[in-house]
Amino acid sequence: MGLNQDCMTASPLMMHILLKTLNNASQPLWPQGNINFSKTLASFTQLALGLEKTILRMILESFGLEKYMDELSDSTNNHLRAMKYGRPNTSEPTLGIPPHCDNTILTLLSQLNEVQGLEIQNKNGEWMNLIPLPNSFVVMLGESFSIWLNGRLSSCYHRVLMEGNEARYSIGLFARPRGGYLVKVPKELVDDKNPMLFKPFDLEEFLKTFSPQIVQGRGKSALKAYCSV
Ligand SMILES: O=C(O)CCC(=O)C(=O)O
Ligand SMILES: [Fe+2]
Repeated sequence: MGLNQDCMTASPLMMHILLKTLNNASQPLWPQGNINFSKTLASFTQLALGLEKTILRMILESFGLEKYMDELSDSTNNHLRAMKYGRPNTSEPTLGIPPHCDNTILTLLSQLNEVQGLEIQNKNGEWMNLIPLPNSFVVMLGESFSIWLNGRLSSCYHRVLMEGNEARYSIGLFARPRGGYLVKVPKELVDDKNPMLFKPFDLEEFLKTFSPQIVQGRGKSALKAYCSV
């Protein structure tokens, strides 16, 4: 399955409207007013949801597991968040978000302005600055999906590091398994050579047990530590 151009890119006008409104937001963004912003955000969300589904399907197909597509996407909650990282008051680099793996199935990120900051750790432990293409999404595999895949793909360890004194804006679409759904490694990914690495888990139960502070403090793999066999 291929990705077409419409699916891959959010239009420059769309990004411009989102950025302009977020940048000037001195009043509540909705429900009243800002119709243009609300409509643009709704279109942006539809675009991102479509892309997320396409990528989920592509990953499942690459493992011959497309029969799980409906189950997985029907048991996912999507949550859109707009983020502003303030201007650091120092010439030293400042952490905007500490290193973590998202507990999602997939995360789609779109940086709205030119201010870089997203960094990804590679297998050698080096932090790599990510410079996104304009009007495009960064797609990251989350811990819930890495666990569902019995560790076949790794989740993306990342952070936001701010330099310079300009604010950074980004929007994220976070697809998480919904509460009550048991994330369970499919039997096709388990055999003599590949034992099951993780017990089934309910993300909501995990989040009740571990406060965000504890999760942050547990380094790369709080969720994996929670459900590893
Ligand atoms: O703003 C970004 O680019 C990254 C945000 C992020 O990692 C998160 O909210 O989990
Ligand atoms: Fe993240």
